[in-house]
Amino acid sequence: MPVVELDRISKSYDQKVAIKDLSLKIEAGTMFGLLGPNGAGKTSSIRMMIGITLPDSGTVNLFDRPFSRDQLSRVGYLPEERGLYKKMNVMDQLVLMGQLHGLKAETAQQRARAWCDRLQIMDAADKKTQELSKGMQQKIQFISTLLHDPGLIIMDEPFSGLDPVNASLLQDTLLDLKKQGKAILFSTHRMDQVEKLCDSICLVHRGEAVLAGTMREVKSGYERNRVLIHFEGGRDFLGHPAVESFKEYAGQAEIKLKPGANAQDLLKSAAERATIFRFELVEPSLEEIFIKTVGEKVDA
Ligand SMILES: Nc1ncnc2c1ncn2[C@@H]1O[C@H](COP(=O)(O)OP(=O)(O)OP(=O)(O)O)[C@@H](O)[C@H]1O
Repeated sequence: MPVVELDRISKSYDQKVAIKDLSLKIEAGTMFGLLGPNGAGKTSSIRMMIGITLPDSGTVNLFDRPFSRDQLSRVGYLPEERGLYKKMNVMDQLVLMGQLHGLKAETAQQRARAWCDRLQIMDAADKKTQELSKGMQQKIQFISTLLHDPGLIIMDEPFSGLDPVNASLLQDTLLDLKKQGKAILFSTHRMDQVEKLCDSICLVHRGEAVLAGTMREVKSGYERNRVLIHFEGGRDFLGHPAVESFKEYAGQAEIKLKPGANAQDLLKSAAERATIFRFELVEPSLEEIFIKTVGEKVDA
C-alpha cells in the first residue's frame, strides 16, 4: 500500500507551469528522493502532496485514500524556509509544536527530551533559539517534524548547512525511521546524499518528471563504463587508448572508458606500470546521470 500516490498532478501559477502530469508512489519503509535543479517544481509538488496548495488537475492519495486535512496528523514536514520563534526557549517551542500536532504537553516534553538527547543537543534545551548556531536550530526543526511520530516524513533539503558529523547523525536517524516502516521523502540538489540514502528517485526538470524509478532501475539504463583505480607508481596508463577522460586525485583516478573499450586491457597496462590497490568497474554516479539527463533535455 503506497503511503503517497500522486496521479498526474499539474499546477500552474498564471502562465507559469510549475509541475505537469507528475505521478509517483512512495511505499512505507522506503526513502524517496525528489530531485531537480532550482525552479524544477519540487517544492510545488510537495506543497500539493500535503494540501498547502491544490493541484489544478490530478489526484493526491495519502495512506491509501484521497487527501484530506485530518491525514496531516500523520505527516511530518520540514519546509525549506524554516522558522523558529527566536526568543522562545527551545523546550517550550518543541512542546508547542508537539501540541499543535495533537500531543499532550507532558508527552511532547518527554519525546522532545529523548530526541534532544539522541541528537546530542540536550545542552540547548533550556536556551533561547536565538542563542543557538544554525546547525543546532536545524536539529530543533528536525525534531519538531518528528515529535508526533508521523508515518510520512517530508523534508526539503534537510542536511543543508550541517557539518558532516551532524549531517551523518541526521542521515542515520532517517535510516532508522525508514527501518521502523516510515515513508520518507526528501528533496535535495545533493546527489551524493540521494545515492547513499534513497531507494527510489524522481528527477524533475522544468516541471516534468524526466527520470524515475528505483535506484537500480535508474542505474541499470547505463553501462558500467567508469573505472575507479587506487594506485602507487607510474601514471602513464592514464594515456591508454581505452581511456576517454579521467580525473586524478592523490593516488586515485576516476576514468571514463571509451565506448566498447576493454577494461581488462587497461588493468593490464596499469599493473605493468604501477601497484594497484583497487580497480573497480562502476556505473556512472547519480550526479553524472542527472547532468546528462538534464543536459539532454536542455539541448532538446
Ligand atoms: N506561489 C508562486 N507563484 C508564482 N510562481 C511560483 C509560485 N511557486 C512556485 N512558482 C514557480 O514555479 C516553478 C517551480 O518552483 P518550485 O519552488 O516548485 O521549484 P523547486 O524545484 O522547489 O526549486 P528550488 O530548488 O529552487 O527550491 C518556478 O518557476 C517558480 O518560480
